[in-house]
Amino acid sequence: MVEIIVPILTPFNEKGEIDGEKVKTHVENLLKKGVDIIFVNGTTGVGPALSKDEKRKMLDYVLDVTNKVIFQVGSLNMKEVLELVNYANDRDIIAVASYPPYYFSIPKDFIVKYFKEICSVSKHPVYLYNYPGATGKDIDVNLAKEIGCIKGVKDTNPDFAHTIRYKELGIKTYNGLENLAIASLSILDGTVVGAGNYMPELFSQLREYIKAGDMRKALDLQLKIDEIDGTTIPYGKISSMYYLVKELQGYDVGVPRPPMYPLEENKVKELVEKVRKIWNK
Ligand SMILES: O=C(O)C(=O)C[C@H](O)[C@H](O)CO
Repeated sequence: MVEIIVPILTPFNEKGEIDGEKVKTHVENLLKKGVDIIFVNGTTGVGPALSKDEKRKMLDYVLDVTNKVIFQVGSLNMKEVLELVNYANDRDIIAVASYPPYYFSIPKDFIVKYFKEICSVSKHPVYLYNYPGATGKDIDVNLAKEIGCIKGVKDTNPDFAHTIRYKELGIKTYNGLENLAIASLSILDGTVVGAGNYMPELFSQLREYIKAGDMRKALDLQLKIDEIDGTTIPYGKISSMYYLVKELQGYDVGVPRPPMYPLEENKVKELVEKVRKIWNK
């Protein structure tokens, strides 16, 4: 079956520490609502802003509930990357994943070396997290072929034709954009959606409509998802999710951690009212 993957948000308390119980409650609910795999330390989980220790903690909190986990290990510190890969080697997960070294301008053969080094240490399959918009690097199908050991890819990319081409490698292929969920669930191995943190049931329902061949209903639901997802942008997508989980899923997932700042009360009220209006349509 095509998979719904949620890059889980990271629940912080007021002191900026990860709240493990809130992680577990959130994972339990997501699985109940039809989510298949939890992507740990992704963009929505503010992976690049987590310490090595926090990345490990997030993995263990999620593993307390499920082993349907893809563990993102990317970092600009190679020693840390390999320590995280080794940490995962002793645990039962689906795969490790990594975005490429970002910020710095580096030649392609450095990117090949980076992933080959991860593959040489990992006992689990290694997935590519390709997010050109955030990392400034595009590891397309040709470069993935050159790396040679990539067993799956999450391509957060508005260019769906770019994503489809990874299927030439016969690997698990997902697109990471909410507004392409209908295409990802119809053609790829599944979808990776940050908005699945606060509206997992809409993505499960979308998959059901597609499975039933009811594409009119699927399209209408995709447009509703787009409208809700788009509403969060001016407030900060990631920060918004903490309040929308509470509003739409009914439990507390803590607060965002700066520089993903918490929202002012009036902004939360405004956001929730706007989303509720679309949700109740
Ligand atoms: O948060 C992540 O790691 C994702 O892959 C999700 C996408 O990048 C995010 O939903 C894009 O809006």
